[in-house]
Amino acid sequence: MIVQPGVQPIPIRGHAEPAIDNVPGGSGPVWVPGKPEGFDQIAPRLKAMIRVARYHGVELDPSEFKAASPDTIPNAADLSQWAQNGGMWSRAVRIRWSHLLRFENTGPVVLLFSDGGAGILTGASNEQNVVFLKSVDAPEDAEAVIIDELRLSQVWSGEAVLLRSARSYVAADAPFTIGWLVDLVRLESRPLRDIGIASFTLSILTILPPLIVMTVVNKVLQFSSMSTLALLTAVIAVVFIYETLLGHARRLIINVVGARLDTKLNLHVFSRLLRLPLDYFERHPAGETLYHLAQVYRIREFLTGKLLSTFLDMITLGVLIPVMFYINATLAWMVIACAVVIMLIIFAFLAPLRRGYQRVVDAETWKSAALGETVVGIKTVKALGLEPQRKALWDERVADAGKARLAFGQLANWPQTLVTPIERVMVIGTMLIGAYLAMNDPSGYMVGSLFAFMMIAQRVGQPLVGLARLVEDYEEVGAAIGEAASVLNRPLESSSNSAGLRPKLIGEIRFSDLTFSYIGTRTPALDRVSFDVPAGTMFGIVGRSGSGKSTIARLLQGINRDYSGFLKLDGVDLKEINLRHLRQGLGVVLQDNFLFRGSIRDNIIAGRAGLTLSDAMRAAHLAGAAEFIERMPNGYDTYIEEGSPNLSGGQRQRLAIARALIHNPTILILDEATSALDPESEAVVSANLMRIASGRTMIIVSHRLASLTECDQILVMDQGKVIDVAPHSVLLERCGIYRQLWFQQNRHLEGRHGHLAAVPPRLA
Ligand SMILES: Nc1ncnc2c1ncn2[C@@H]1O[C@H](COP(=O)(O)OP(=O)(O)OP(=O)(O)O)[C@@H](O)[C@H]1O
Repeated sequence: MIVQPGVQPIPIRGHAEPAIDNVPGGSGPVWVPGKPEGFDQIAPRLKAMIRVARYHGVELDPSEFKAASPDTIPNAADLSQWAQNGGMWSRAVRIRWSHLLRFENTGPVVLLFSDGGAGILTGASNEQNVVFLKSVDAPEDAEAVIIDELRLSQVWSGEAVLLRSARSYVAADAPFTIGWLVDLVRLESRPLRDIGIASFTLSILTILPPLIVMTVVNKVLQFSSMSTLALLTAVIAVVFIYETLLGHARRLIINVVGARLDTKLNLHVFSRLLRLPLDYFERHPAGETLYHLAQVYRIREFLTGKLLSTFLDMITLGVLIPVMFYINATLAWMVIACAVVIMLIIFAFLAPLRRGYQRVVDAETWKSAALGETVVGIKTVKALGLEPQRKALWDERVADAGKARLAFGQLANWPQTLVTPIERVMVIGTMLIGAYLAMNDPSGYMVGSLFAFMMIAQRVGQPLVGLARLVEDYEEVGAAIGEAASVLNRPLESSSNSAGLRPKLIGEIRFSDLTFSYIGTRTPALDRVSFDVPAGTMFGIVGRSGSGKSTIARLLQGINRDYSGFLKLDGVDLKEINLRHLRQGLGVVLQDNFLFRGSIRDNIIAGRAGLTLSDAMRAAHLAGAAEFIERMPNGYDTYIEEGSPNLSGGQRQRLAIARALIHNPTILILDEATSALDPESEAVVSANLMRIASGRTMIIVSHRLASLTECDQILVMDQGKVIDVAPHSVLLERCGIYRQLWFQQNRHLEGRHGHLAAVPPRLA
């Protein structure tokens, strides 16, 4: 932002007064996240945050603002937390004027005014003792106002929120690779540096005991010097204390770094998982996904375990190898030669081990998929008595995995077998040769050196072998990264917070000449489909099984966006609309809805910000769920288990409708929502449909025509094509398929003489 002194003053207050009512968690009217809202309706403090975040290239979503405190005005801590949740670095601070003057070129800062408003500090001039401030409502290209200390103190209490794109923020969209992981580790540079310093110091300290032993043998024993012995004892005691403390500190820091990496990986993995398109989950069994993701934790273990300790060992090697050469170069060369042979053996086995490990991974993935499928489909397994078949499948998968592991283990045993004698030669062999050299050493100092060398060689041998093994481990971890990446590096739904338009949704839908095929299918699921749904109407979709009804609902939700033709919402191309914004404006009830573990109230609110029990009650009432919830012993606090076994199908469905309604969606899609209900439950839901429909566009997909007769328009689909669009009575007259379906479903209504009873069952 360019600041130009000498500009016309403009008001610096955000229009706090009228907008505060809209603050989430505020005392004003309930703030409805899903409700289309324009920038104008957002509280000024949120606006200021959004504008500053935008400056840093991040789009903060106002519906994600959560007021942890009961304040009516968003406070600094909540605002800062909001920005952090949005992936930014942010701090809520209380600062003085003198500090403000330091923000000369640091990028904009949000200043919180005492009246609940906010301003954007765009710069400062130390020389002139002024700051430059912009109103939150000022146009993007407006110039800032020059403000002095006195004027600012009239509105500003000293609170500010600092924001910048997080340095410690690893790109959420970057592919999951070893490079990404290295970046993640590099962010911990400070603790890693501390670990490095501690390790270096420890390595230096480890030189001392061998040197002391050398001195004891060469000097103390040969010349019986008591004073030297006493001195050496004191030095050794001090060294041991240091070593113990440093070792403790090093382990502490490693632990902290490990926990931090773990947390970051967990957060990253889950957020990417949530952004995978539905397609992915439809095509991959849950067990497979879970198994692949579990590999992430092996990667973390490798990073903070083997990799880190090898890195630290390298420091030790860097210190100890020169000392080894200083004590005895011949023996040192022997140690190095052994280490090289060990490395060569390990390298020779790398390629076959990699292939073997891949077979293990494949077999384990299949095994996991079988397990997951059985757990998810356990009701069907039990109902159809499929236990023996599932068991047979499991046996087969376990046997495959066992065989693959066995083959891998046997192969991996070979390098181990070949390396072991060389490791021994490295330690014992050098000792024997050292002893031979000592016997032939006329100076007599060789004995002490040999002792010292042996002590050092033991410390050097392990890391050298470990270094070679690291390559072997890396192979395994490389495979693990590949597995995790096979899930995490799929193309994500383009729902990144920043992408797409956020138009105010009214509910007018237009399909024009839209053709769509699912991946891997030849015939299009929708074939040149065109129809209009005016805002605020009730629109039914019928058709035979597989005719494309649910596909229309999916496209409306933005689940699939690779169609040709146009799908417009209120005149805006759906592909251009920010996915999250779109889904906040939609309510969807499916045939089978998943209720999460938690109370009924939690299930209806579903974690949406700013909603309370009274909102949940209102939604439940509208969905016809209130009466059964109130009859339950704990009412809205009744606990629902995962999958809601303690509710009937009808009750579950009504809860799902309440959940879809609570955020007051502009468009409500009921995709076969009442199809599986018993007539009584269906009647309850149907009786409420008119009330539910008021003020919003309703799309009701159903193969039961009786539940659609009240619709303003009914779309008849067949084999992906639009057959007709008209109200029920017109369709009955002119649409053959519709009439045929109607007759099939309402045979029981036919009169004694074969005439169809004229009046269809009414909804409300
Ligand atoms: N995820 C998918 N992957 C591939 N093909 C699909 C997928 N979902 C649906 N299809 C195919 O697309 C066509 C339309 O399916 P859609 O589910 O929209 O029909 P429908 O009218 O809702 O059927 P039903 O009443 O049985 O639910 C069908 O031929 C179906 O096999």
